[in-house]
Amino acid sequence: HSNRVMWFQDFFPPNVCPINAKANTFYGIMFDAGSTGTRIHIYTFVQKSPENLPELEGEIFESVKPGLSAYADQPEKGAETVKKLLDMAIDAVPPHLWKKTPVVLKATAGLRLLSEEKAQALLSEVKEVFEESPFLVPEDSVGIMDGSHEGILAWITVNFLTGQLSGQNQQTVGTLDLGGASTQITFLPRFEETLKETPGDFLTSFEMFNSTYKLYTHSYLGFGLKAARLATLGALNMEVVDGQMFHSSCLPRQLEAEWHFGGVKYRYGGNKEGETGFKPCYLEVLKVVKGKLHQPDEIRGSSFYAFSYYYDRAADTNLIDYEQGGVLEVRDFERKAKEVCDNMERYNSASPFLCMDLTYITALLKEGFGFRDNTVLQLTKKVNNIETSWTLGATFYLLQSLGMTY
Ligand SMILES: O=c1[nH]cnc2c1ncn2[C@@H]1O[C@H](COP(=O)(O)OP(=O)(O)O)[C@@H](O)[C@H]1O
Ligand SMILES: [Ca+2]
Repeated sequence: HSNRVMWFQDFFPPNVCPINAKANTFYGIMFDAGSTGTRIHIYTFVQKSPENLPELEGEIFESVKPGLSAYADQPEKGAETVKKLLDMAIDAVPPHLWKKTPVVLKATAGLRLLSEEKAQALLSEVKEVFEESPFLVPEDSVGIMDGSHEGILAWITVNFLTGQLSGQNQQTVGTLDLGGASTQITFLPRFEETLKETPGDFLTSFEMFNSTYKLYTHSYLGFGLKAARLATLGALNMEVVDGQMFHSSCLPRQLEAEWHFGGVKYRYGGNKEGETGFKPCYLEVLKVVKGKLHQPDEIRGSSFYAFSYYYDRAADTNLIDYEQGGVLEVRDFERKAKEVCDNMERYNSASPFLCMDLTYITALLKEGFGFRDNTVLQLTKKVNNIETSWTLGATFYLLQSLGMTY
């Protein structure tokens, strides 16, 4: 926060100090360079009194599609999309605070899947955009985030926003994030058994707000929703021959279309003669997840917060309200998958992948992580008007590392 000495502050208790409210407002800018889009989060904090932690006051959020990885061969153009978003911060942050406002961009699975060379080219163009801006550019301000950090930081965000990281009686909640290219599961194990049964690289200890937490977390690269579509089609990590067609029983029978992902063009379509519908689709999708993920026993009965594509697909099919979110059980995804897959003609106005997506989500939850049919999922996009994203957790760490508290 501001270190300016105010000669008059000794005359007033901090909370009635006349210009305090304004003087102790500060900002943090965090970019999420995801595989399907780039997002800017501009957080506002207010330090109401010197002895208390600053409070999160609000967030400005904007996003663009596609993500940086779509510009793998035009890095300047990719950086241009970042610059457009950064211009919003110029308007949002008062000029006298620009120099004290840190700006950081962390990329996730989209860039992890690119070649080192192409990823670095994109990142260094972005770094240039930052250097040319009036904001504070810390060391390591542009980079690819570690998958385990993605899960931990999202967990911190959700548990902070729901009030679980302050006060007594902490009842933390686990988090499920389903991105385009990767997916994360994170929770605080309650049983010694879980710690014993878990591979060491799935456990991370860290300190936050004066407590130590040992979390279970893992990021599965290639298990995001869009990567899973390719895997189901049998097209993931394949040398795609031009004009080659991929078929699936999860797609409308008559469908023939093209799809661009990660800079590659794919042709795909339904099973014109063979089977379509939930049953054959589930078997197809099962091959993608079965036996590929670690299944901690402990999670079977506990409830989880789920966001990103879990939220989007639940909202697309009216399982939850698009603005409010809602509470579901795992079996609700399965019920909806059956409904959509066995009536694909009726759903053909929506995405042709709706059946495949819902079936994948069902299989990922049940056969991948090992959740029960009645495991409760709390679908949330925002808590107190703040996006549930790893970016808030990352901003806490950033401010802490810069000595701006937290
Ligand atoms: O801050 C956010 N607000 C709302 N949705 C978000 C936010 N961040 C990510 N998402 C969601 O994340 C999903 C896309 O994942 P992303 O592009 O981040 O892939 P990745 O995590 O595999 O890199 C979409 O469902 C999108 O709605
Ligand atoms: Ca993401």
